Amino acid sequence: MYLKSVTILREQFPKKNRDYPFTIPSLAKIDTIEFPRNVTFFVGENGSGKSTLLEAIAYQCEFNTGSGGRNNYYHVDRGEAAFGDYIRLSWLPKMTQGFFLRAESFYQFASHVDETARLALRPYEAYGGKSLHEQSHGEAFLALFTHRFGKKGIYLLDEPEAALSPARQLSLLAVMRRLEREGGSQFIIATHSPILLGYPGAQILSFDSAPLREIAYEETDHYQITRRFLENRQRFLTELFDEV
Ligand SMILES: Nc1ncnc2c1ncn2[C@@H]1O[C@H](COP(=O)(O)OP(=O)(O)OP(=O)(O)O)[C@@H](O)[C@H]1O
Repeated sequence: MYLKSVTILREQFPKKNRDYPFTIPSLAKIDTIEFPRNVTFFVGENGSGKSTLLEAIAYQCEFNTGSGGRNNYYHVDRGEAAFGDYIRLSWLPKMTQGFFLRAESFYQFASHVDETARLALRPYEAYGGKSLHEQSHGEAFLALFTHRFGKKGIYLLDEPEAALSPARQLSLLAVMRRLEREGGSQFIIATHSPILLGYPGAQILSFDSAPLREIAYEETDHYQITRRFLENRQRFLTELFDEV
């Protein structure tokens, strides 16, 4: 574990701070967010602020906020980190290796890898031996997790399940376990996946509270709704459609 905490630099907020990102309820009234475990999940409704904080952490890590690590220089339009200048990271020890994965701009990252491949000796070694564009979305994600992610690093993943089948989500859990055990890698993952959230011993931070707070796996909507759905799909759907 490397990143111990994030401090929100409220005194740096602009005087007129009635707009995004200063108005996000989960982040508005908290000073410090601690990361006591190797694996942390950000959960919460759409628009609750998970990506905003994750991007800001990636920005402070000097990772490419489109997707990538420290040495991936390319530009994506939606690569900004609006909250990036308003947080401070506390490390023990400082970690510069790692990767920020943003599912929605992964295509541009794959193109960037192809661009730099022309100059490299074994260009796709870190991506399973072939261009990410020549792999399916899910295959490309898993190739990245398996080959590019090293034993020591901090991995910031924004909805990695976007491209992964349930079986591949289990594969990601296995990769995380291996990296955590072998070298103590740290993961901070924004997710809606009840499978990923089941990682044993993880810290789960709910962005549905103001300020955000730690909750148990069984408290998450992801667990409760999925469980109710699977236990009695017919009744669940009848009740849902009755409300329409
Ligand atoms: N560039 C932006 N300009 C203005 N508002 C924004 C911007 N990006 C996000 N927001 C708003 O800030 C809030 C938090 O967005 P954010 O993307 O952090 O949510 P999220 O929890 O990651 O959501 P999701 O689960 O849908 O990915 C939302 O209300 C969103 O509309």
